[in-house]
Formats: sequence, C-alpha cells, structure tokens
Amino acid sequence: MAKRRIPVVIVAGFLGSGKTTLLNHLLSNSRGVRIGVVVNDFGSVNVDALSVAGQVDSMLSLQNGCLCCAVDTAGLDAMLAKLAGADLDLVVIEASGLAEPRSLVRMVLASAEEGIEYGGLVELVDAAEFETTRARHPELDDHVRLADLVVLNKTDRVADADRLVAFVRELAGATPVLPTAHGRIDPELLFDRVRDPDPVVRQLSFDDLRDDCGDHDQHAHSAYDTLTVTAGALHPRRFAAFLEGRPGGLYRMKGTVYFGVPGHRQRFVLHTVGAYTRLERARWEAGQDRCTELVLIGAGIDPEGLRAELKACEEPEPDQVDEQSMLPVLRYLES
Ligand SMILES: Nc1nc2c(ncn2[C@@H]2O[C@H](COP(=O)(O)OP(=O)(O)OP(=O)(O)O)[C@@H](O)[C@H]2O)c(=O)[nH]1
Repeated sequence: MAKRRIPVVIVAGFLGSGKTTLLNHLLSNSRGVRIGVVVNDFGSVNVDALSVAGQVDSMLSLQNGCLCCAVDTAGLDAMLAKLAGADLDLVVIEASGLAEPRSLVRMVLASAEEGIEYGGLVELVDAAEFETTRARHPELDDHVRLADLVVLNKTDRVADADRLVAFVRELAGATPVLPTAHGRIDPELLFDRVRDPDPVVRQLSFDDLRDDCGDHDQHAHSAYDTLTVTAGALHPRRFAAFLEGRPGGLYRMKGTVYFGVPGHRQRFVLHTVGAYTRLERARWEAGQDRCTELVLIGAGIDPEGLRAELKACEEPEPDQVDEQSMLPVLRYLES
C-alpha cells in the first residue's frame, strides 16, 4: 500500500493579518489531529515561534530569513523531511508577513520529499487594514485569487463588514472567502479545501525556480526595513510616548516589552499593525532574560533613529518607577 502523504498547508498574509492567531486557534482546536508547523519569523526575535510553542506536536522555526527567498529548496526539504518522519496528520507553514505566496507554493510543489504533498494555500486578509494594504501592495488582488481559501480576518474591527466581504468575494473570483475574527475558522476547512493548483504555479522547471530567486527585488520585503532592538526595562511613560509618536511607515512591531515596575514585572507582548496597538500580559519562559526584544518592520523609516528612540526609553531603575506611570501603556491591554 502506498504510504500516506502528509498535506502541507501554507498560511500566508500580509504583515499582522493574523496568521499566528489563526495557527494558535487551529492548534488549540485540533481535535486530535496531529499538526506540525514551520514558523518563519522575519527578524531575529522568535516571536511567532514563542507564541505557538507548547501546543504543537512538532515545530521547526526558520529565523531571520524569508522562506520564499531561500536560494535553494534544500533547507525547506530538510525541514519537511523531518516533519514527514514524525507521526503527523498535517503540516502548516506559517509564512512571514513579507513572504511571496506564489514562491512558497512552488517550493512545496518542488519538494523532493516523498512523505508530503501540497495541501493548499490559505491567505489571511486583514479587514481593518484592507484599504491600506491594498494601496501599499496591489499584488494583494493576485494573492487572494491564487489562494485556496481566503480568510477575511479582523471583521470585528470594521463597521461595514458585509460590504467588505462582498467586495473581497468579487476580487477573489473562484476562491471562497470566509469572514472571521481572531482566526476562528473551523479547522476541518484546512483538510478539504485543496483544489488543483494554478497550472502556472504547478509547472516547474529549474529555470522557474531560478527566476523566482532572481525576483527578490520585487518581493514585498525588499521594500521594507526590518530592525531588531534589544533593550533593558523601558519606562512606561516614555515608551507610551514613543508608541504615540511612531512614524506612519513603521507598519509592524512585535515582541516582548519589559517594564519591571513593581506590580507589573510580567512579560508584555506587543503587537502593532498600522495604527493599531495591542499589549498582552504573558509569562516569562523558563530561563528567559528579563529584557525588551522587539522587531520593527517599516518602509521609509529611519531604523537607527528608531533604535536610538527606543534606547532612550530605557529605565535603569524600574523599581523606583511609580505604578501610576503604567497607566498610559495599560490602556493598550485587551479589556
Ligand atoms: N481585533 C482583532 N485583532 C486581531 C484579530 N486577529 C489577530 N489580531 C491581533 O492582531 C495582531 C497581529 O496578529 P498576528 O496573529 O501576530 O499576525 P501575523 O499575521 O502572524 O503577523 P506577522 O507574522 O508579523 O505578519 C495581534 O495583536 C493579534 O492579537 C482579529 O480578528 N481581531
């Protein structure tokens, strides 16, 4: 009997659209389905990997590099071979928010690993940032048509979701569009959504792959600067002022913030997407340094200026900071 192949589903979507949130939802509602994940954080702080760890049957993390730009497919093949060897039912690749989905699909289709098969492309679209993302990345239209399933996420953040859903459905053509919030889709959808990939994507030659690699300049991430900042405790008021004054081009920030203020010594996970800011309290992982580690992604920003601004938020004596100073940042906590 032929060995069963493990489907590999790619979850793509522009920066901050909710890929990790969807992945976490799938992992916590897997109903016995054994899921392996490949996480592709863009930036050297492993934020996404940290947030799915502990829930997953098998995880491999590709840090500080974009999967779609891997010059050869050997790295991905080695990862897929490892996952195919584990006892799994499904592999999910969470692409970085800057990855080019077409290249990722091609890479999976080109994989020499016999234990896996291409399982489809899920494209996350941020309903709240839809207009901004589309203006910045006209290729969004192409991505939704290429996908096997479009998840129109963050519908809780838009006033007229029905109108937007209708618009995206028109744009997506044959691709089904599923409106949702917090990535809460039925996990079953990932198993049977696969349709035959676009012949243009399926037909592969070495030239195609080489051309893909030559296309780097057109990839979304070539238009962005990514910067990783490590700092000590931050003064909450100074950091709140930084958040309020951040430049419009600083499209995405994520990572850990440490305030160290009495009563607030937990880890704070920061996410900003466009003008949206969210902080969550979290536990420190065993052995994790009490420090701030952030990835900043933006276009037309001054990376070194931003680094200096964040460094200026550092507070050498957080024990002495009064609790009232936390108020400007606590308003970003989810109520
Ligand atoms: N209000 C609201 N917030 C959401 C929803 N989905 C995700 N978020 C928040 O949006 C932020 C970004 O979500 P992530 O899941 O990290 O997005 P991502 O696509 O993995 O981000 P990158 O990997 O950086 O591209 C987080 O603060 C999430 O809690 C949603 O449906 N509604």
